[in-house]
Amino acid sequence: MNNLHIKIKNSHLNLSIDTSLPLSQGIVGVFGKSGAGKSTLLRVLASLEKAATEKTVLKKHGFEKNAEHTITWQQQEYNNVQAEQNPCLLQTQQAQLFPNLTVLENLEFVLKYSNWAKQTPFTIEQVIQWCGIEHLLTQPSISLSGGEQQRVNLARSLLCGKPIILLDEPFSALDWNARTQLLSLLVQLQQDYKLYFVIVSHSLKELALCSQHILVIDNGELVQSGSTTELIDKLTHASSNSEIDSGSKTDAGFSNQTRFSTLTLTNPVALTEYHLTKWQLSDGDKNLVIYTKGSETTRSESKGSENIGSESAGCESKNLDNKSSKKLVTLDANRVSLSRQANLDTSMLNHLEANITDITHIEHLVLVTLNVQGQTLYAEISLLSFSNLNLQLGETVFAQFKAL
Ligand SMILES: Nc1ncnc2c1ncn2[C@@H]1O[C@H](COP(=O)(O)OP(=O)(O)OP(=O)(O)O)[C@@H](O)[C@H]1O
Repeated sequence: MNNLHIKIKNSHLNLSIDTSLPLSQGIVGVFGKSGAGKSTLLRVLASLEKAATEKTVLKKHGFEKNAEHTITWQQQEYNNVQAEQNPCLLQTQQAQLFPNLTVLENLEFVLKYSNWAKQTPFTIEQVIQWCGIEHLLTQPSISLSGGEQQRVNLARSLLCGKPIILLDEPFSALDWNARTQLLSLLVQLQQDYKLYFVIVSHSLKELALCSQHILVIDNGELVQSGSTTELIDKLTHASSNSEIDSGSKTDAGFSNQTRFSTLTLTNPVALTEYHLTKWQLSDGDKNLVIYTKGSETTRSESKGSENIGSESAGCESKNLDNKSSKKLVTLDANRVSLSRQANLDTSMLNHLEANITDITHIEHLVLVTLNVQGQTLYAEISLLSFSNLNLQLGETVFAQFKAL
């Protein structure tokens, strides 16, 4: 979606956004604190909110048309169209299901009455399975919990047939495990079906797991726009909030966020007896192993074949389900401890040999940036530990943390 120039001035908010949404690169995240204007932005995109015309601003950007924003989709321009014609579907925070209909009837209603529904690439059976709502189909939607409503809401949006889905805090009522599964689903759908998503979230971790690009909005203004990796790296190394958000006097919601790393894991092997899954850190040549909680795959490995710290001999590292053979995880920097020696005599399951690439003092803590097989891992340690270990740039250390 190119050429997005928005200037809204109405009774409740001055929203001024001048950007393009690089949807073809992946999912776009929108971050900002409460009241920043995120939902208003989505409503404008979906033609559900009118913006006041400000011709001078539009002209400045080469726009002569009497339009507040331009959505260009497949070479067609959508200016001031009615919501029905707009290629963007807004999935609001509240599910707004028909309370007197069952879950299945709510889904069938979309297929029957949405003008776009014939374009949906999915069957109703597929979305039911993907969203994990098989057991809810005959329930009246009024009886659903908040998390269940959000699952059904997503299923309904997928069936709607519109190519761009705007998700306003879609998983806020779900636990972290369920959230990560649905975030992976969005990534998969974006990649496989070229379905485009803009997702509003209060959690940078959530956006790290799904988006390629993040817009940060504060007080109606776009204060940051950049690749997710760059933005999170900037956040992580900032010694104060004002450093993160140079365009605004406020902190844009960053102050509530913890520092974290995002790691890509591959080749899962279920250790069903231990309720763990063993993964490899991707792209490396050392076969470093990482353990996560729960047994996620269909392949299991027998007791006694463990070899912590390296791949066990003869271990077949293929998974039957290709979709689950790669996984992004986040790891809070304050959950990682460092040691100079490999210490396997501990309950910590994860031990990674790593190289120190950066040391940043942040208030009373030290943020140590590590390179582990090309991936970045952050460890937040105390000044005392830093002093005791006498860590230096370029040194090799061992990072330890419990199963993720
Ligand atoms: N219909 C309305 N009438 C009056 N004020 C409104 C209306 N809609 C939004 N606002 C105000 O506009 C501002 C931006 O609201 P918006 O819902 O876009 O914020 P947000 O970033 O999505 O917040 P949250 O994260 O809490 O959902 C808020 O101050 C809100 O109170």
